[in-house]
Amino acid sequence: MFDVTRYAVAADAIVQAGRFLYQQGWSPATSSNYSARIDAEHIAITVSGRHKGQLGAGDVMVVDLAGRPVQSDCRSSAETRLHTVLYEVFPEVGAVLHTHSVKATVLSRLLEPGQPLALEGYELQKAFTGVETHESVLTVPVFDNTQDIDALAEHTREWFREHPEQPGYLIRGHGLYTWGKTMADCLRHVEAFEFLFECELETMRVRP
Ligand SMILES: CSC[C@@H](O)[C@@H](O)C(=O)COP(=O)(O)O
Ligand SMILES: [Zn+2]
Repeated sequence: MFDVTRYAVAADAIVQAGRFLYQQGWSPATSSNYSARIDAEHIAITVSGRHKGQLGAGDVMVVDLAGRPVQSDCRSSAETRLHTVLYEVFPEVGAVLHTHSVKATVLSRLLEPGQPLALEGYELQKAFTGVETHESVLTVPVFDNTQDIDALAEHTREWFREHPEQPGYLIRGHGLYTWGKTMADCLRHVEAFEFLFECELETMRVRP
């Protein structure tokens, strides 16, 4: 069982994140899903299909790390397994955000299949936890989109094992997944990615 107070804190962080991300235009039309860790075995996560700018207490539920609902008759996010695999692999992860911004969607479609996004030389790379210099290379893989979320979750699990330091990935034509120790870290990562995606797109525009 989970602690109700810890659940309430996690759910509130998700609701607040949804308001911010929707206002930024990064979670349109019921897209996106968000989660926050409650304890070693449980996370709070958005209910599937809910409007992310208008989340309330009834739009967040608890699942275990196998993605099974706990004390809820609701259906959790269709992409629940993409969240739980992160909490399984990284015990320090406290929050996961998935967004559907225009820039993430367009940029992921412009990269060649098999080509990751390599971010290098940007001071803002230091917004990511553990990055100390703009001289590092942040490699963001682009997974092909699929409706087989279990298969994609296993694919990401393999990738995390080989790249434990990277803070996010793109799904082609779909959006961004990023994570952090706290919801504040995770929101900072979304903002940093959005800034860097815009820089990459602008660079392609002026220097095709
Ligand atoms: C509104 S289409 C987007 C969905 O297919 C999905 O990618 C998504 O991000 C939201 O799914 P959800 O089941 O609400 O968590
Ligand atoms: Zn999505």
